[in-house]
Amino acid sequence: MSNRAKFRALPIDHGIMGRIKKYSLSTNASTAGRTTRVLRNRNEISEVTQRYAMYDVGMLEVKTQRLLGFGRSKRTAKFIAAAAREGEEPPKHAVGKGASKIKDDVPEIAFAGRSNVGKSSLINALTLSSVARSSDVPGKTQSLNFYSMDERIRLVDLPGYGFAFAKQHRVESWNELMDKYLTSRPNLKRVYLVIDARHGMKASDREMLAFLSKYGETQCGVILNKCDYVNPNELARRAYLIQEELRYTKRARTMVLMASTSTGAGVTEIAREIYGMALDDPSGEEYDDDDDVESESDGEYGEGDVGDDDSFAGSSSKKTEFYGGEWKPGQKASKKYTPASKAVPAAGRGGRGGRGGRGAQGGRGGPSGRGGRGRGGRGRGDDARGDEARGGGRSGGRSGGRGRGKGFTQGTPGSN
Ligand SMILES: Nc1nc2c(ncn2[C@@H]2O[C@H](COP(=O)(O)OP(=O)(O)OP(=O)(O)O)[C@@H](O)[C@H]2O)c(=O)[nH]1
Ligand SMILES: [Mg+2]
Repeated sequence: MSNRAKFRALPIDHGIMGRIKKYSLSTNASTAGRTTRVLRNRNEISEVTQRYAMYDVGMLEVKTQRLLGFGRSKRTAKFIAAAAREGEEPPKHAVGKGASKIKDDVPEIAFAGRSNVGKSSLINALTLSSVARSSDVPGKTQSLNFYSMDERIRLVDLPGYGFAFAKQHRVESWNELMDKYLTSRPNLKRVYLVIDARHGMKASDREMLAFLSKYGETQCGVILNKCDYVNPNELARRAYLIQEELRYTKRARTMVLMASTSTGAGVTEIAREIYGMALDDPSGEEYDDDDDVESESDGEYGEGDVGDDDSFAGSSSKKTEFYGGEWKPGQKASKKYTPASKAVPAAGRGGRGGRGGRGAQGGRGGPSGRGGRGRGGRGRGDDARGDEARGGGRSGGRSGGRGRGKGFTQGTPGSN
């Protein structure tokens, strides 16, 4: 039986399918566009639905709406720090004006995942702003970028792994910092692993999950993004597969969240979960659920401070080379890591395949998701086809305590 046939033989989980329908997760871009036009014609369009047709403000609690800045002239999200090496994270980063306002007990929520899966776009959707820079060129985010919501919660955008157009020394430096951050940041409350719904979990994602469950001290969750590209049945099966894997992963939440930052579907569900972890309003303001905080006409997207991750960017600049910038834990020894001699080697696991089907909604076909290949066992992948082929080797390498040689294997963007 082919991998595709095996995938199609998976059961459809009713709970998952219920959520796909409830939040219109598989709505594709053209259907979302039609919805926007209908809302506009009916004069029911708002600033939010203009950008995210399927975003459901009504699902948010009043205090979350306030936290987001509804009813204010400006969105709340603010870029506060870009850390590319140790010591640059807040609050140490914050010197000078306003530094005293930066506290280190503010809960932080980090977004990790392969390059180009939509981590920065998700932060923009969650904050209803344009604070994070996103791009269709992999490797846009090149530092740990901290976005603060009134210093009651911070969202942290991490550089992607898998492949990146970035300089090697920068990739090394951010990988090292990311390892440290993910394992020893006291106020890190949750890490979300963002995965492209077309491709599902890849070897490098499994590796990251294994790393987080072994060395991390915080809960992690999985978000399937770009659901607008995938038809409901395929999405349900993909979420089911991941859910079953998460059952056996320490510190992982089993429920797989799903979203599309293109249509806004599912974002409100994630926002509810995340902003439920925010500190209380220091003004101690009581919220009246009848308050009309939905009048949002005065706010404008793009007003927020923009992260300066562009300062290293230039993914298109001549000087920037392509590196298979995969995330490699513990490039430099950290006291949090198990020494190689004590670690137990584990067999690596390969990726899972799957080809995208036709979109069920709006009659549009979903683009093909490429099947992943994996290889168990230890050692480095021996070709330059990027992450999938190297997955098994890297899993083994990690658990065995960085048994691999130094240096980055180059990959090609096409291998994603
Ligand atoms: N159709 C669709 N496109 C999306 C979605 N989310 C993100 N994108 C697009 O995917 C591309 C990558 O998005 P980013 O947010 O920059 O991805 P990233 O994970 O931050 O990438 P790195 O910074 O390289 O790690 C952009 O062109 C986005 O517009 C989605 O839900 N649906
Ligand atoms: Mg990014």
